[in-house]
Amino acid sequence: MKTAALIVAAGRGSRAGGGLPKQWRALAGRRVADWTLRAFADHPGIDIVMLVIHPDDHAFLGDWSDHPKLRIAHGGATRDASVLNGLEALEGDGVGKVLVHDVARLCVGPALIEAVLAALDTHCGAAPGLAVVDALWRGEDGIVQGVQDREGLYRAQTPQGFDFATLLAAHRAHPGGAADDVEVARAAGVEVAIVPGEESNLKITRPEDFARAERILGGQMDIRLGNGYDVHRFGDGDYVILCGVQVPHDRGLQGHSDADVGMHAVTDAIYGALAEGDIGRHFPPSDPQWKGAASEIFLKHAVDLAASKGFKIGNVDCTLVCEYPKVGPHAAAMQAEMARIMGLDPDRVSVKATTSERLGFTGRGEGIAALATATLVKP
Ligand SMILES: Nc1ccn([C@@H]2O[C@H](COP(=O)(O)OP(=O)(O)OP(=O)(O)O)[C@@H](O)[C@H]2O)c(=O)n1
Ligand SMILES: C[C@](O)(CO)[C@H](O)COP(=O)(O)O
Repeated sequence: MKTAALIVAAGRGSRAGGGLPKQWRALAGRRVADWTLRAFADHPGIDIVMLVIHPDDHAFLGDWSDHPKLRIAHGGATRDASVLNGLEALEGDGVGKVLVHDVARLCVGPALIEAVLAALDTHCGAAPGLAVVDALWRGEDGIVQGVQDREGLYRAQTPQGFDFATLLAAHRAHPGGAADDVEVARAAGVEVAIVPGEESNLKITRPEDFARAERILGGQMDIRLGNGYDVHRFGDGDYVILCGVQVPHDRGLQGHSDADVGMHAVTDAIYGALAEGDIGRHFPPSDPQWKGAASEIFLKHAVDLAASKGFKIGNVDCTLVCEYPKVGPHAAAMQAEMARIMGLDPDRVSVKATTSERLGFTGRGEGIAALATATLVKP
């Protein structure tokens, strides 16, 4: 049986203000809905993401329309009507478990998704809650009227997980007006387990919540940028090695290693992003063991060093500067080879070239220069 995430996103976000419904507003570099959808679409335990939107909001979908896991349903006038529409759109799809989640809880992470899914192995319903720690008052007109015992009280969060058929039947039987799916399920007699919630799993409700979420998401990520530059002069030979690919040429490149100027620039960009110096620091040219070495060794070392510090390579971009040899016919092979060495998808690796309009040492054909940029991300 499949596991579906049902993301309710048909609300208008009236309390959040700002004109645009809150789910389509940008926050920490992406729209609120993009953060939430990614959390579920990227999770290996989720097979289908059912996004329930307002009928007026199709234009906001963008690239998500083509995502293989994504399905779309229209919402209703209330949250529970939107959930029911999403559940009915999933009927007949072989869904065993469903996680219902507010699009406005964009800081949800994989650990919470996994905790709810794990609880569903032994329960028909499971949802995250945070025990109330503050004292509770009852108030009227700004005056405290009494206190409320906080013992046994929880703040409800999503994703709220259920056996699919059970939740669908519960929603069909419910008169409406429920705050959440736990209320709907309990009205149908379903026992719901409480999974520890997360303070960071806030729901954007009021304008000030955008800044709170931005702090949480911005603070979670360490993004680094590095650059690299290298030059090798031409000498005798009948080929050059550029970005791991042997390219026929009437000259060779001179160097202590295989003189792969492009790979050296990318390697230095990664070291630079880590503030770890350059190739010379890790592989001194004075050390004879690196004489004629394949530059793949250096690049792999930089990638492994990044991984050991918790970084993934976001992307690399390398520009080769030469009149000859012509790089264009080999660029795709270079891209593929660099991607293989770094363990990246090729669309995260760019290799391109330019001439220097016959100016300077590259223009006179005395050597090849390379520039590179790399981004590193620690999630
Ligand atoms: N008719 C509705 C109402 C709400 N929701 C969704 O239910 C979640 C929780 O609702 P809330 O935070 O109250 O969102 P809004 O209804 O958009 O906000 P407001 O009440 O301030 O207008 C949100 O993800 C919202 O998009 C929905 O899908 N359909
Ligand atoms: C489901 C919910 O997120 C649980 O806290 C919440 O009840 C939905 O939002 P609303 O602000 O109560 O409409």
